Amino acid sequence: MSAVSSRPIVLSGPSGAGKSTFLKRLFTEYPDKFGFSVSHTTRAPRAGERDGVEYNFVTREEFLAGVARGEFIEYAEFSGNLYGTTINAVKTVGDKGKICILDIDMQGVKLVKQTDLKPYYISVQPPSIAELEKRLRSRGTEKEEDIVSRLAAAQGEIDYAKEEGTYDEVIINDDPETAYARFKAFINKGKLE
Ligand SMILES: Nc1ncnc2c1ncn2[C@@H]1O[C@H](COP(=O)(O)OP(=O)(O)OP(=O)(O)O)[C@@H](O)[C@H]1O
Repeated sequence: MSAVSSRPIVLSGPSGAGKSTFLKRLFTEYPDKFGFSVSHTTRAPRAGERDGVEYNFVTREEFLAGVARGEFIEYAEFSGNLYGTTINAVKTVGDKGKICILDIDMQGVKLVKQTDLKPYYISVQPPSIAELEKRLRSRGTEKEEDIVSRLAAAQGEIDYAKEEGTYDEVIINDDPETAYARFKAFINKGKLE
């Protein structure tokens, strides 16, 4: 990683806490400052998809060899294809002068903590489980069973964020403007260091 690279930002917290809402605003406000890493996948490229741009397209053997070498921060299988994020893909964003944002769950956070990426860790938390349930339902993007499993996972994410030293900043997403302002203030502070 070059000396000018900026530290990545890990954004975590229960599903429905408001991470995507924050990121959408941030990317709109600062289109050139932040970036997402390019994931690896074993699925075939679709028409128009370029290797290294939309995804890094690799064979299953290559993917699993990378996993065995400890190169992946996280990976998962969907519909028979593997998808994942490598440590190098995150470093590449930094090498291009952008701050890489990782939107990952607590399992991913624990894995990142074992790497040399040294990101800032931010957790977005709902004001309460009841409010989280309300938001997940009103978002209307998940089936009932998915809402139930997200709420079940939420308690673990909430408890993990309460552990000493897990996150550099924990933001309770109560009033959206206040919460987003805190999110931005933390990122700005980080950039000055
Ligand atoms: N402060 C807030 N007050 C009320 N509603 C909010 C607030 N912040 C976000 N929401 C709403 O809550 C819902 C969940 O937010 P969002 O999709 O950003 O969550 P998320 O953490 O990105 O979830 P996932 O990890 O599942 O992608 C959305 O419908 C969003 O508009």
